[in-house]
Amino acid sequence: MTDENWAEAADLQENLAKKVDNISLKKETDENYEKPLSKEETSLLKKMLHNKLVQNNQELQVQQRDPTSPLYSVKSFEELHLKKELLDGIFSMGFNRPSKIQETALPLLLANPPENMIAQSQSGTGKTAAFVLTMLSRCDISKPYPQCLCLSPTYELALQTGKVVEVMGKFLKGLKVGYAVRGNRIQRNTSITTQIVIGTPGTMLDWSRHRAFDLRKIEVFVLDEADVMIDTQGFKDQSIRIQRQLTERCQMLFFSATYDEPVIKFAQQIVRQPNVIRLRRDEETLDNIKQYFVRCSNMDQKYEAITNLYGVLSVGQAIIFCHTRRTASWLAKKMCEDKFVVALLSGELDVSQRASILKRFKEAQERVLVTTNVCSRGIDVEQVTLVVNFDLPVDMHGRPDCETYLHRIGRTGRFGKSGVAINFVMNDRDMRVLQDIEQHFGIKVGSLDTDNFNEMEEKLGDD
Ligand SMILES: Nc1ncnc2c1ncn2[C@@H]1O[C@H](COP(=O)(O)OP(=O)(O)OP(=O)(O)O)[C@@H](O)[C@H]1O
Repeated sequence: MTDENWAEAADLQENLAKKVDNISLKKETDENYEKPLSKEETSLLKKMLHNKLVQNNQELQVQQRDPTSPLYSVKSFEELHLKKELLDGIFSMGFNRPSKIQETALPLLLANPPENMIAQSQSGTGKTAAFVLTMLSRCDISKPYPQCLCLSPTYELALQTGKVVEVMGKFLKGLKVGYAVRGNRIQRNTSITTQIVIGTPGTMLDWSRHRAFDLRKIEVFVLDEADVMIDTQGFKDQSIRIQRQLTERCQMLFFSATYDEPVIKFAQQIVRQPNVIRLRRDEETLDNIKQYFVRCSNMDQKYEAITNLYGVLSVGQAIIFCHTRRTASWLAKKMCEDKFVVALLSGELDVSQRASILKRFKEAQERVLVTTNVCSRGIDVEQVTLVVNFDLPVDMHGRPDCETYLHRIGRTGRFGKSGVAINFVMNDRDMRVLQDIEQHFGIKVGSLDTDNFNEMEEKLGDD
């Protein structure tokens, strides 16, 4: 963009900001405050977000020139020797330069003969594009059968990744993507004709058992969120059962933002001669996500803190994580009764309901999503500026779950944007969990008083 364009965008943004301020002022003085936004308001909000993104784009260019940033790269996409159709796809998505993981992984992933990889990179740094570009580069569109498989831990993430494949590959004539996810059962003797299949392990295994495709013809096998896929009972059996039937020729790619030691050791046992890209522990957290904790003595105080935070949220969206479905539905119900506009997404809903709730949230029709760990990994909504751990992430034994913490807070601060993560601490046990998390990542999480609006504005506002 030229300087003139930037100036024009800045003016536009300022005008829209004024208009949005007017809307919120009107709403605050109106007795119907907290009614869902009208169509006109939603469209204005979207435009605002668009303009905020234009501004972010300028900041992004600065970050991509900073060698200490995970978004830094010396190379351009043109230098990565991608097919022209794929370059067109990437540029049509608004990507200008690769991130560090894309720049490091892609030359290795696209080399011949194909090599295996176990890769780690911070949340929101573009791992999806790295493995999607590998799948798109390796499949032969003229062949009407699956050649690339990608396994994801949740239905939502499988759909999201499939969408990236469709958009990034839209200039590859004849490309088709199949979704092996709950609800997409197939009949015996059905042959899948898509070159790429994305799915969750159970349904993918089901499809392969029905001989819907031939695992021996798979050229690229991707395990997204690989650590949880090989460390969670159920997922582990299913993923490994699929992986074992692949040929020696098949390229294997494991990607995640987190791997603890035993998991990476196990991954290295099952992937033959992998290239390993790892982060140091102190590199795993992102500087662009500010982290705080709020002391609450009971559930009522937690609720009050949420309502105070809701008021401070300006443009942007929030995700609130609860430990159980029960707490999530209690919280969403209570907020709705108090006329807050929130959406609830938890595992008990059927998959079509889940898909439509997430779609609405991605379209900014709701600004707050109350959920459980089902949305902790991979979900990419760039406007999310706030993540709240209503309950801190702990495993089934009540021990701190540091990996889940990192994935949850990584729902904000996507690709260099700024974000805030707030942790509710209700008792000494919670405090110990938070201290363990701080120690694990070598970070300091500061306190925040949600009754003090000035402090909140100061700490949570834009820099
Ligand atoms: N080179 C790029 N330039 C600009 N934006 C990019 C680039 N690569 C990826 N993005 C965008 O960054 C966002 C985050 O990317 P992505 O979802 O792949 O991150 P991730 O590393 O897989 O995160 P997570 O660990 O949470 O799964 C997406 O909205 C994506 O479109």
